[in-house]
Amino acid sequence: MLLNTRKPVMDPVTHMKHEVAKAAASRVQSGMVVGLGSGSTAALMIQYLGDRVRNGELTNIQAVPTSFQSSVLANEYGIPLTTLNEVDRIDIAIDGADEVDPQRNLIKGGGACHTREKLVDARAEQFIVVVDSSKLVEALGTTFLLPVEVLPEAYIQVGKALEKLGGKPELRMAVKKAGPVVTDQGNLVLDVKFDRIDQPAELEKAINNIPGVLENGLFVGLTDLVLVGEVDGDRVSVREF
Ligand SMILES: O=C(CO)[C@H](O)[C@H](O)COP(=O)(O)O
Repeated sequence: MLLNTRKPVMDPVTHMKHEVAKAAASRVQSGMVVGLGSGSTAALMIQYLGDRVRNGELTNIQAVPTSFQSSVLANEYGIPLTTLNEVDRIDIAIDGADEVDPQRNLIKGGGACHTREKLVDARAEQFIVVVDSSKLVEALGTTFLLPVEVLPEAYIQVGKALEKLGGKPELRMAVKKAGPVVTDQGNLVLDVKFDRIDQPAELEKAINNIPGVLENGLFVGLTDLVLVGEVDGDRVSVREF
């Protein structure tokens, strides 16, 4: 019998995620307080950060997780954790995104973690976004629904208020569990279709003004740097913008 000794080939999107995750993790320095994002790209970044902690290259870092997922991964990879209330600063936060516009505004919350992500990312001295090139859009809302975290008892009335703002909300349903997605904070998520969001700063405020809304996934004016993975033939590179 012949053995298949070929290495599995990584698909291009996964390859791009690895490269941006590695590039972002390399920007963390010893002594820093680091915000750990959520999602598949942030998960890879946490893994690369853990490698640097384990091999002694990074010492004395502390990490603030943005979700149950990122705290579990940090524990698994030996990254010391702290909390928002215990730190006097966050030096750097590294997080993924679902859409990035040319002004580096974002839609986040594909993993329903945007409430804590915004707390951490907004507080960081430097906020770095890690994405593959499929996330770049000309205008927000054109490829992804806008996630809005809501109190369970308010989801119907918040939905009606979102319709008045021109959105079409749908309750996010769980996979492998009956019923809706429940966030780390015990709330629900409405995914809202806006065909195109031309004024994200105004919409971000208007949505957060609706009683019963915890936070929405528009991240406006927070990003300092985007690391984008790009494919050219069989090469993957990382571009900064
Ligand atoms: O906002 C997020 C979670 O709430 C994620 O950062 C976003 O959904 C991107 O995830 P991925 O890197 O898996 O594409």
